[in-house]
Amino acid sequence: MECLFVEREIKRNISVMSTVGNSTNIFWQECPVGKIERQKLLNQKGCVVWITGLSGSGKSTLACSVNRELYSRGKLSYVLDGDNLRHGLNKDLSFKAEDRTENIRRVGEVAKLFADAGLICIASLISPYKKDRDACRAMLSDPNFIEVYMNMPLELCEARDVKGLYKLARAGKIKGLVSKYIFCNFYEHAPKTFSLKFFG
Ligand SMILES: Nc1ncnc2c1ncn2[C@@H]1O[C@H](COP(=O)(O)OS(=O)(=O)O)[C@@H](OP(=O)(O)O)[C@H]1O
Ligand SMILES: Nc1ncnc2c1ncn2[C@@H]1O[C@H](COP(=O)(O)OP(=O)(O)O)[C@@H](O)[C@H]1O
Repeated sequence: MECLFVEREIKRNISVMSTVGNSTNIFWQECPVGKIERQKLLNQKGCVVWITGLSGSGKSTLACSVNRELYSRGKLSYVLDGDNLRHGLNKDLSFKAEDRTENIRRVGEVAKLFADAGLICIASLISPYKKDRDACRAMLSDPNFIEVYMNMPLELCEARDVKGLYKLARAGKIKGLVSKYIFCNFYEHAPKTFSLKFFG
């Protein structure tokens, strides 16, 4: 009896068949407990806070502060930090433009799942390219994607140089950290695009 019920539920939920990417015969599975039910359970709304900015601009610090503050208010959040994700999920990626794009795409997908789970997901990545951040925004509905730009001058980030990365970049030992293209992407779009600008 129980098996019949499960079988019927499965048939009812396998409603949409599609061809996605390189895979065929992919079905979207619906579950009876959805985002609305999870949000009710947690008494909060799932969303993504996306923090972008130069290395050393204070992204991780802000992400952790918001995380702690939300925790103290009884709200469940989770930080997806670029550095940490490159130890696992994204350890196969470099810092060339295509790999950064793939990095952001993957984190966008993960963030979307966290938001769907009902959590406040705080993503903290350099994410220098507007087109990549826009692609993440497009994965969620607009009010659920809050973009925060750490509006810090390069000189200040470089003076901090906690990890010694700017020193390595200036010595030509690492590439892409202080590229002109990255700054153009930030500064061209900074005034009009971001939900919030942070002057740390
Ligand atoms: N070009 C280059 N070479 C070597 N190391 C670098 C480079 N760019 C970034 N980093 C370090 O990687 C951390 C995570 O970067 P992200 O994944 O956020 O970068 S990106 O969004 O893909 O552009 C990043 O973390 P933060 O310093 O916290 O920003 C740096 O520690
Ligand atoms: N608002 C702030 N004022 C002063 N120092 C800060 C501020 N935010 C971060 N820092 C310091 O700047 C350094 C880099 O911060 P971090 O959060 O690691 O930057 P990012 O994640 O962008 O690389 C750290 O030493 C941190 O303590």
